[in-house]
Amino acid sequence: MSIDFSLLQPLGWNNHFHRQLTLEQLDSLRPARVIGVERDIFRIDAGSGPLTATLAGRYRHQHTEAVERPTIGDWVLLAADAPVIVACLARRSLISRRMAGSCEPQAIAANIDVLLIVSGLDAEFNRHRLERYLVLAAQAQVTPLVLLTKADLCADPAPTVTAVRECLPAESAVFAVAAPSDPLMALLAPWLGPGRTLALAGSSGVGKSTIVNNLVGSQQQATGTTRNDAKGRHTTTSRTLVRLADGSCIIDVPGMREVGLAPTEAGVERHFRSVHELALHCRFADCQHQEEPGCALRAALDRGELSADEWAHYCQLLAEQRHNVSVHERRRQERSFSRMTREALKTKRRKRE
Ligand SMILES: Nc1nc2c(ncn2[C@@H]2O[C@H](COP(=O)(O)OP(=O)(O)OP(=O)(O)O)[C@@H](O)[C@H]2O)c(=O)[nH]1
Ligand SMILES: [Zn+2]
Repeated sequence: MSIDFSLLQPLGWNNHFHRQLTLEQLDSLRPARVIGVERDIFRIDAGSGPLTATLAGRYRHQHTEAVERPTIGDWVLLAADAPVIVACLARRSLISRRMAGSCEPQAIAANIDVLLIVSGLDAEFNRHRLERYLVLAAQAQVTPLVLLTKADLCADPAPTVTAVRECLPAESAVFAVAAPSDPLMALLAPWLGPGRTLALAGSSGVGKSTIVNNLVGSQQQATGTTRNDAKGRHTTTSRTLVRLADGSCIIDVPGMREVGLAPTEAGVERHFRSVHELALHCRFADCQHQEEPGCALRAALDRGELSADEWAHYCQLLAEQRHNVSVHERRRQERSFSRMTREALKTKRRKRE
């Protein structure tokens, strides 16, 4: 079987994935990108348009953690003779968060280049929420961009734009736009291009589907009328990957009610890099930066070199991530212990028989 890789490149296929294929796999399996997920049903594209696929029972059995299951944007391998996913290729990047109601990591979108964080100028700017999204982007090591929608409904977007810019890393940018009408394709051109993938994230009703429609130039995604309370109606119910005319891919993630941080400290450390570097000088490695002796952050606060706001945000997000890491680690150990016990019992039984 020969694979036409020129059909896969516009979907984001590149050397990172190519290098992972063995000769045997090249001969017998077909790569495809996951372009939609609805529970256990996967929409995939192997270069010739959308298909529906399921996950092989063996894969399901071997990969029990939610984050190991294919997510939107993943590159998977299909069996030669049926639309069955038998493997998922190592990801270039992964946007993940803590699953609601647990400390398990949940994959949101894979193999992303840019996280487009969307926030509406019709609601009060929530710096804390933005910082959470920025931590998700830092964790995945993807460039964050902020689109402030509904500029047409806001008398003066400038103060919010300034407040957002203060939180952003240098390579990032913020724009205030009227999502239905502004020329977004031209605005985002520096971050778009063949094989690049952008994921949209933001609360329900902020205008993510409107942005996708604007970029696609058609009504591909249904948009709902927002409730008066600016809370949104969760019109988008599943995640979809849409291909743009210029060769980029864009993923619309349904509005997140909760942006829980995934169980790893890397995101907070990367996003608050300068604060983190200061914290490396604290006397205790597990310093909470509150009342401990020898705390470098408290000292910087006293000297006026660190703002109280930044210190508070850093401490809160770090404490949350450390908590998630420890709960997740405990669960993992419990699971591996019970697996070991089960295996031991099985072996004993087999011996007896
Ligand atoms: N005036 C104005 N309305 C907008 C703008 N952006 C979005 N809207 C409107 O806001 C409503 C919600 O927009 P959607 O694009 O459906 O929001 P969403 O973020 O996709 O929402 P979910 O699918 O629930 O996640 C729609 O009625 C849009 O027309 C904007 O910049 N200006
Ligand atoms: Zn400290």
